[in-house]
Amino acid sequence: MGHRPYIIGNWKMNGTRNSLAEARAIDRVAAKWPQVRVGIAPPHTLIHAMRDAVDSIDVGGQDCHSEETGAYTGDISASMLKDAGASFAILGHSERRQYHGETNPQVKAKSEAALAAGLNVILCVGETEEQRDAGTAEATVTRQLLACLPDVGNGDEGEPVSARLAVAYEPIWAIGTGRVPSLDDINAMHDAIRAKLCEAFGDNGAEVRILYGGSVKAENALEILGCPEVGGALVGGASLTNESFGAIIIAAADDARD
Ligand SMILES: O=C[C@H](O)COP(=O)(O)O
Repeated sequence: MGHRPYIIGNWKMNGTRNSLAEARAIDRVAAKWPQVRVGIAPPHTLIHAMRDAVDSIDVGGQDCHSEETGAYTGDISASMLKDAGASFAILGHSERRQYHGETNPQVKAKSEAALAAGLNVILCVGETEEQRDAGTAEATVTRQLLACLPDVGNGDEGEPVSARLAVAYEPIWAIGTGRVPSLDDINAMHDAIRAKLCEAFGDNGAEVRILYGGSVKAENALEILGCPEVGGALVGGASLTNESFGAIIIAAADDARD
């Protein structure tokens, strides 16, 4: 994997058209630091306008349905995201699993639909605090990963799936809490994820980017991104303003220099 960290902001249910000014400011920072790849996943209502407003950052969705069309009130398909200007979709986020009851088979079907529609996929996995305390974090996360990985030919046509897939490791207890795992724990989990990706995809498993997410801030970004298997960050709260997200992008640019 080339050492170009990928920093993705997940705006969750935040942002109106006024927030496009913030996205433009973030875009200007991203343009200045091309050694960092930057993405933002705004609410669906802003995808189209954000795509028009920015040049140097990827725009993505926070979820998609596994079907292409149909009677699914309130849902959005992968091809609709693509049509609106998205290039990626965050799938299986723990908030979707927790508040919408998303299951591993559903996340897998969504991943396959997103790839088929031409989107890149950011597949989220993570353990609860209870699982971490019980010593079952790695087993939980790797089981979740294998159950959600898209089941598609690897390298049959065009780019291999491994080039269009990233895994985001987000310990649920670290999301929005200001708590982060130790660097040893981040390293161990990223190694375990890498091993499973290589089992699933053979040599191409080494190319799948693994992101860390959960209370990433400018202050801890550099040390987290310095972990050998950490290929970027999925950032929630700190991605909403240029002040905090721009600082993370600059920290990532520092990491890319090493
Ligand atoms: O998708 C992003 C994560 O849920 C992390 O959120 P956070 O940076 O606010 O902890």
